[in-house]
Amino acid sequence: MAPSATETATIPSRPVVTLTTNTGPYKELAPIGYEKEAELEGKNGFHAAKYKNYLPTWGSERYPPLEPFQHRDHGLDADPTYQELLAPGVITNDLTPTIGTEVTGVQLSKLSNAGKDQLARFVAERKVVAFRDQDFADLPITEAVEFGRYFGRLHIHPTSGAPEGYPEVHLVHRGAGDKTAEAFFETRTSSVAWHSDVTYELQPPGTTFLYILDVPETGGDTLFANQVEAYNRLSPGFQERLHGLKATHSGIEQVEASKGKNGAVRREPVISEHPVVRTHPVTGEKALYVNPQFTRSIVGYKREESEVLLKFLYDHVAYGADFQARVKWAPKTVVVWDNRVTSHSALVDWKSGQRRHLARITPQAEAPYETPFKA
Ligand SMILES: O=C(O)CCC(=O)C(=O)O
Ligand SMILES: [Fe+2]
Repeated sequence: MAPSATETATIPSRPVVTLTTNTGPYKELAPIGYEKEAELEGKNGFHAAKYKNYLPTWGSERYPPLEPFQHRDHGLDADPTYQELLAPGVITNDLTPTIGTEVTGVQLSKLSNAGKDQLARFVAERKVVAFRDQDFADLPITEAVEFGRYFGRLHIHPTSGAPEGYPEVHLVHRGAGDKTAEAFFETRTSSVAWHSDVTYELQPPGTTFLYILDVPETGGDTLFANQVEAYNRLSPGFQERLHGLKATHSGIEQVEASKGKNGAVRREPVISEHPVVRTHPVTGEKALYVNPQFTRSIVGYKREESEVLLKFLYDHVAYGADFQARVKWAPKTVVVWDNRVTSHSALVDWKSGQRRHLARITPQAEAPYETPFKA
């Protein structure tokens, strides 16, 4: 599994600020916490977190099972000409034909509700959108959380770190000087770990927000794959074979990995069954909905049948560089993706020891469903 503090099943779930160098000031940070960061600023090239309010904590709160809720996607109410989101002066730059757009000139935090509806729809169409020059990270965390809540009930992650008092914010943090990637690459060839987020939930996320707090000078990009295009590339016969199939998605391994590291377990893990192909409620597009992090088996198939089919689908997405986009982070970037129709992977490719720190706000959406098959 990837060595990053993402939500993959076996990632370290304790603060990676427990730095592993044996000399220098980094060691002093482990495992006391973050209060020494300011003191160490500038020593041995150490840079304290730019957004200390977003450093990860692992409280001991426990939450009951998630209850089903009604989700009506705001993209359904959107003006399809994007009068507010893409007002005159806003610049868009498509990263690839089918997935990914970079946008400058609109301030997400200032959008009216109508603008937010347009955002939901635009992201569903473009699959992932990088908004530059945003003030999101500088807002009080409460305001960022309230912004996200418009799009759906906010997911509280079962295991990941969160800013103190904001369990709805999922943090990705690789501390300055962190060396755990070196150990990872002793036994693994690549950090790529394709997944859609928390697909084991009965109602997994839809419009999802990830924003950068500290970023290495080069590296630590995020890969995205268009799962609609991945579906469309399949032959009608194969698409028809997938129609009606369901797969199990498990949150158990993620929780077990967290327990193994003395990490947080906020909620008992669940296993859900979802259609292998899901329909997007706004665009009507069909997307492949399996991923190697959380999908376990095809319901009703024998083990070998299930494994061979899932391996084909995972490889198909992973090899599909012609329906993938790579997002480069820059300070003040907010990336928004539609988790129903994309998968993504963090990349751990930088060797500079620079901190990488991001926050995710994760509105849940409808339970996945599939509409009738049409050749
Ligand atoms: O760190 C990244 O680039 C992505 C992490 C991730 O998978 C997530 O936040 O859902
Ligand atoms: Fe993720």
